[in-house]
Amino acid sequence: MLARFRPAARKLSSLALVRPPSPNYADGLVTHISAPSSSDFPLALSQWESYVNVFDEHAGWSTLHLPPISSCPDAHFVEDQAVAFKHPGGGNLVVPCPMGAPERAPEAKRMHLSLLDLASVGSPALRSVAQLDTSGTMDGGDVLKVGSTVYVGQTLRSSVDAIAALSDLLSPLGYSVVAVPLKKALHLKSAVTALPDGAIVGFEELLEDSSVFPDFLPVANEPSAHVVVLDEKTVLMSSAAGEETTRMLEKRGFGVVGVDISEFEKLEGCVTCLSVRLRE
Ligand SMILES: NC(=O)NCCC[C@H](N)C(=O)O
Repeated sequence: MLARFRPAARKLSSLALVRPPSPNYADGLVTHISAPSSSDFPLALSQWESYVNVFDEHAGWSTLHLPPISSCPDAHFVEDQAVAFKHPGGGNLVVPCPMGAPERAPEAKRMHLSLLDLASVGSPALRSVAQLDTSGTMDGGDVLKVGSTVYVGQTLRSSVDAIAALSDLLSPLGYSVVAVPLKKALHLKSAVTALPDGAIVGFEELLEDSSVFPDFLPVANEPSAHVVVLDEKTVLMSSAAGEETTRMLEKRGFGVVGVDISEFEKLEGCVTCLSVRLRE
């Protein structure tokens, strides 16, 4: 069994794909920070469950739990394994990623199989699965969608070739792809994400040039640059973002649901990377 539906996942709703961490999660890759000096698997599991509960308890969302991959300590960072694009005809076109870290390549294969499995079962959220025609690499954490613009971090994980292939795949659907060169962050979405109103929240220290984003809102620390949009008025954020960011977003008219994901932040993860969102 490659993918197992919770009953709610069959309803017409947005679908979050999630995968639980494995006991060896602390062996995950780190690039821009040091390896964690301590870890706590029961805590990681309970933080992951709290994160998943946010979707399960938020109107309009279902979750689909993928099986853990015990040989891949980063496998719960599913965002890097596939990206979903709303199709103008309804549902999502989902693209499995040719991932940039060789250590994580088996995750991409498993995600691809799970997506095919999901397609064969039939889900209103999944219209089709399409592969990139490239010998390059791309991690989903580099792909930021803002309306019909798709910003893609050109990073150690995502190459010019793969970004061009994504552009070829998406242009017929009306998307335009913009490459964003980035050296100081693991992924583009480590540095910037988008609010429901289209403004880009970003931690400028990690960016080469924030002027690429037309409506840029600088924030005080890295976790404050990470939002997962739950609906037009609500975002999910790490509790590490802090009160100041919560107040700033509340003033803009958004509600903030905070989750503690400290065990994943130690491994260079953030709130976006723990799910793949197929939006209604
Ligand atoms: N999208 C993301 O921000 N993913 C985080 C991946 C962290 C993982 N330890 C990695 O280096 O690939």
